[in-house]
Amino acid sequence: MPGPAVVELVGAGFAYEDGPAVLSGIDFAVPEGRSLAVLGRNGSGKTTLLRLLSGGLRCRSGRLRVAGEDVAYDRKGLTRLRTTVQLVVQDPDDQLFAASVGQDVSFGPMNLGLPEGEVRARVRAALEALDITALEDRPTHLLSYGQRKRAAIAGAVAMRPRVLILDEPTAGLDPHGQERLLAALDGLRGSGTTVVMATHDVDLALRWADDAAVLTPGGLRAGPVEELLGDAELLDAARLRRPWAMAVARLLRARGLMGADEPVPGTPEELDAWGARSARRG
Ligand SMILES: Nc1ncnc2c1ncn2[C@@H]1O[C@H](COP(=O)(O)OP(=O)(O)OP(=O)(O)O)[C@@H](O)[C@H]1O
Repeated sequence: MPGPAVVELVGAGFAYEDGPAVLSGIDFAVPEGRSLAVLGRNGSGKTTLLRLLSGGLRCRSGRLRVAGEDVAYDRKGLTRLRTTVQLVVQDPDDQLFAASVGQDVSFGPMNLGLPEGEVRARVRAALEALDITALEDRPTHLLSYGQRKRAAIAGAVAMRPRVLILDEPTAGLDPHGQERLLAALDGLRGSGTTVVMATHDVDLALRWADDAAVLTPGGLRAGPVEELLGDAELLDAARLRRPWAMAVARLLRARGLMGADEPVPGTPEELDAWGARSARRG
């Protein structure tokens, strides 16, 4: 069962300048300790939603709440929000600006006025979490794209947020880079961080997330990832395709080869394990 919401939009609406409404009447709660995939086609409002959740954009209507309290968009309120929620934007070059990785990752904690020893400890832990300790002294402009992505995430992790929000973190990564990043995110989740990821990759969402939030032209629906990604009507409305694993499971179930209550294998390894189990059952 999902826990209480750490951060929550209540009846939230937003439009850019004089443009049309991008989001309206959105109720969206991020439960503590879960992994959540925000899904929607290009232009559906994923980035806008993440910016509203992290306070970078302000709701035109409705409210943003953190731990049950309305967020005040003044200096104190925004500082409190930043220590609870951290957003990593899609393009790492919009986030990295210091000369070296270590300097960049230390920027946030230093800005909080933390003692030097605490800043150093946080930087070390964040670099370890993202498996980039060896890059600490490397100039940021000499990093590969995948390394820049992980350095940008380390900067957010060093703020020790309760909720880490990532906009398309796997975009542009090769399969190995993607696996390394997902392993790092699993580690953060294991240590209690709530992780929210925007993606249009339904296969990734199914294997990685506990919960999903799907943006459709009519609004947003949130719930357990298997339930939402198994809902053909919702996927059609969102113009998303069914995950491959769901399609395979549906076929196997229709042929009586997989029980209705067996979890859908989300990775090749899980499929192999299911195959071995069902072979043993005969
Ligand atoms: N700064 C901006 N000014 C005006 N309109 C914007 C701005 N940023 C986004 N939009 C518009 O808001 C809508 C939602 O955009 P948003 O970036 O939130 O979608 P998205 O789901 O993240 O898209 P993608 O998957 O392509 O990254 C789009 O119609 C987009 O053109």
